[in-house]
Amino acid sequence: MSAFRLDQLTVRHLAPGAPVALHAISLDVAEGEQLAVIGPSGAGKTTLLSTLACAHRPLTGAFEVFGQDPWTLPEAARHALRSRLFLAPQAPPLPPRQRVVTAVLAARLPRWSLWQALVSLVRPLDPDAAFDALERFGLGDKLYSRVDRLSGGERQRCALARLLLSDARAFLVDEPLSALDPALSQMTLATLQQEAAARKATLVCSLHQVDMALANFKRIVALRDGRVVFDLPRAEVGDDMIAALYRNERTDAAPPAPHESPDRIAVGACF
Ligand SMILES: Nc1ncnc2c1ncn2[C@@H]1O[C@H](COP(=O)(O)OP(=O)(O)OP(=O)(O)O)[C@@H](O)[C@H]1O
Repeated sequence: MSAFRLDQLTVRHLAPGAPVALHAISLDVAEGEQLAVIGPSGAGKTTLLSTLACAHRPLTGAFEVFGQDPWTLPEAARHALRSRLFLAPQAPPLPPRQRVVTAVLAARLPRWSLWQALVSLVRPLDPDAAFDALERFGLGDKLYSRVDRLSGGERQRCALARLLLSDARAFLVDEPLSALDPALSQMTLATLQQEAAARKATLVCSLHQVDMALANFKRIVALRDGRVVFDLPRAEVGDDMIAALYRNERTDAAPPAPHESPDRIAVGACF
């Protein structure tokens, strides 16, 4: 079965006057498949990931997540479907004054009763699980740090540690390496890919580092101006195609600003 099926999907942001961000996108992503989404700034990578996470209602086209159209489901059923998806935004909305252990354990909230959730705010219910998840991203020593004392890259990995504690069947990860050095980038990507493979979860990962995408993913989807430019096995992606994809992009530009996420994502980044 497909994890995601998009047929001629068009998406526009809600802001007044916002242009169409995705134009007639067609994609079929199998359960357990891992793919990278690349493309210049503004290409639509973040919009695609949040659309897959059911955060944007498409304007036109057909969309299925695990065989169901989320936008024809009743709210409760759509919520249940979202609980199978984990969206890790570029700038994770972690509560700044919270301790890392509590922020990571928030991934368990859907499984806990209200009472357990409240208790865990004061006395974390499963600190060992949080430690193990953080350790896989090289952050075990930050277990009891405050979130606002973490560096940008540490915050990013802290948010990814949440993913390990979630029950998600699909990981939608937006530029997870943007604040990491090369060694940490490799470790972080390897951890994400190992976890996805171990639980046969789908991994869709947007990356600005084209070399990392080509070195680590078998399937590459390239976006530009909200359209799929190519969707190919990596062996078929040539240097000329990459050059054309990024042609006219300013190479001296500052790195893209992290996105504000829609409110309902910002609450937990994990439905
Ligand atoms: N909240 C928003 N409201 C209105 N328009 C938006 C919003 N977010 C993104 N856009 C627009 O949608 C288009 C696609 O943006 P998107 O953020 O998906 O691109 P991206 O490929 O992720 O870019 P980057 O690599 O810079 O993160 C752009 O034209 C952008 O200006």
